[in-house]
Amino acid sequence: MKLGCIGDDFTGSSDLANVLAKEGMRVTQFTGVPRGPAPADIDAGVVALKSRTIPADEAVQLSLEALDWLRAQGCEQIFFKYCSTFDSTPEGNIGPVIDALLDRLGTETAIVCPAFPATGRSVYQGHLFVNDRLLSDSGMENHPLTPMTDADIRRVLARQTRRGVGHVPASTVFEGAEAIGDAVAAEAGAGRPLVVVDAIRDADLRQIGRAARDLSLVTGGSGVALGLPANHLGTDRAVPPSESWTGLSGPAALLAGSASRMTRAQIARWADGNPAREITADDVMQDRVTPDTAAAEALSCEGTMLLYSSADPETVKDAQDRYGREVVAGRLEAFFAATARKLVEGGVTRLVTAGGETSGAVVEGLDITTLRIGPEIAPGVPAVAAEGRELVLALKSGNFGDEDFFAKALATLEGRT
Ligand SMILES: Nc1ncnc2c1ncn2[C@@H]1O[C@H](COP(=O)(O)OP(=O)(O)OP(=O)(O)O)[C@@H](O)[C@H]1O
Ligand SMILES: O=C(O)[C@@H](O)C(=O)CO
Repeated sequence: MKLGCIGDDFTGSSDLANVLAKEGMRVTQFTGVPRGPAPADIDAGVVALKSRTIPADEAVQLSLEALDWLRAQGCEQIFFKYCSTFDSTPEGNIGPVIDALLDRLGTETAIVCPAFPATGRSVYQGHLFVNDRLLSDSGMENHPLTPMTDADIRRVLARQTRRGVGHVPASTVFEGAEAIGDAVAAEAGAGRPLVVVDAIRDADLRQIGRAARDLSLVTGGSGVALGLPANHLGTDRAVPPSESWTGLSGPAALLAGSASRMTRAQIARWADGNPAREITADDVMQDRVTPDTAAAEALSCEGTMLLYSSADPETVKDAQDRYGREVVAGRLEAFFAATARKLVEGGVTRLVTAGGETSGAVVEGLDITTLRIGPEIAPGVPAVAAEGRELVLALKSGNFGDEDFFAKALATLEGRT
C-alpha cells in the first residue's frame, strides 16, 4: 500500500476512496483501524474513523492508531481527510489531529485544502465558499453538531493548532506545481507550516497534488487527492470501478439522519410518491418508535421505505435544547444503527444512508469491516459493497447529490448505471 488515508467520518472516507479509485488506484475502505494486515494488492487504504465530533484527545488517539497501522503497511504518504466544509468545533478536531500526525511523522509541514469544486466548494484568499456563498452563509452555520460561522479557514485553523498557519494564494497556485511547492516551503520556513492553499478548479488541485509529492502528510477534502495517485502509480492503473460493478437486486431501504439542506430536499422529492416515515427526536427519546417497529414497517411496505429524522434547523435546535445535543444525536444514531441491523436481518441487500455521523453509526452497527468501492452515484458518493456480505450501500454526505439522489442510488446499487 502506497497511500495511507485517515478519514474523520465514513461518508467522507468513501468520498475520498471514490476519487482515488477514479484516478486508477486499487482502494479499500476500512471501518476503524483493522486488526490484521491490509490486502496485499491495494494501492491505497482509507481508515474510516468516526472522529469528527468526538472529544479532541480521543480523535487524536484514534488517528494516531490509524497512522501507526498505515505506516506498518508500508505507506509512503499519509492523507488526512476532513470535510470540504471544514466541519469542526473551535476545539478541533482538525488542528489537533494534524498536529499529532505531524509530531508522530517527525515532520512539520502540511498542506490544508478543503476545496472540492465538483460539489461547489472552493478556497479563495483563504476563505471557503460553497457555490457562491461564504461557508458562514451557506447553511453550514446551522449545522447540528459543527456550526461553521467563520469562512476564513486560516482563522478557524489557527484557533485549533499550536503551529503557525500560512497561505498560498490562488495567484501562485495558477503558476503551477513548482511555484506552489516553493511557496509552501517559504511559508514553512517563515514559521507557518500548516499551509492553507487556495484552489478553485480541479486543475488547481492536480497541480497542488504534484507539488505535494514529497510531503509526508497532505490534508484536505477529497478534491486535493485528485493529484496524488499520479505521484504513486506508474502506468499500471486499476480497472475503473464502474466496469467491475455488478450490484445487487433485492429489498432496499433508505435511512436519513442528516439535517442538511440538500438531504431535506432529497427527502421531499422521495416522499412525493414513495413510502416515507418521519422519525422525530421525541419518537426516539420517548421510545414511541423502536428499531423493531420501524424496520417492520419498512420491510412490509410496498416499494422502498425512507426513514428519516432530518428536520429544519429550528426543530433540531428545539430537540437539542430539550434533550442535550450529544444525547439526542447519540440516541438517533443508535436508533438508525439498530434499525439497519433489523433491516438487513429482514433481507435488505441495498441500503442508502444520508449523513456522515448517521452513516458511521450504521456501518459500525452492521459490523462491516471492509468496503469495496464501486461506481460513482454523484460527485463524492460511490456505491460500495460490504466485503463478504450480500450487501451494497451508498453512504451519502449530507449536502451531496442532487434532488433525485435516492432513486439514482437505488438504481446504481442494483447495477443499473
Ligand atoms: N430531528 C433531529 N433532532 C436532533 N438531532 C438530529 C435530528 N436528526 C438528526 N440529528 C442529528 O444530527 C446529526 C447530523 O449529522 P450527520 O453527520 O448524520 O449529517 P450531516 O452533518 O448533514 O452530514 P455530513 O456530515 O455528511 O455533512 C446526527 O448526529 C443526527 O443524529
Ligand atoms: O468532504 C465532504 O464534504 C464530505 O466527504 C464529507 O466529509 C461530509 O461529511
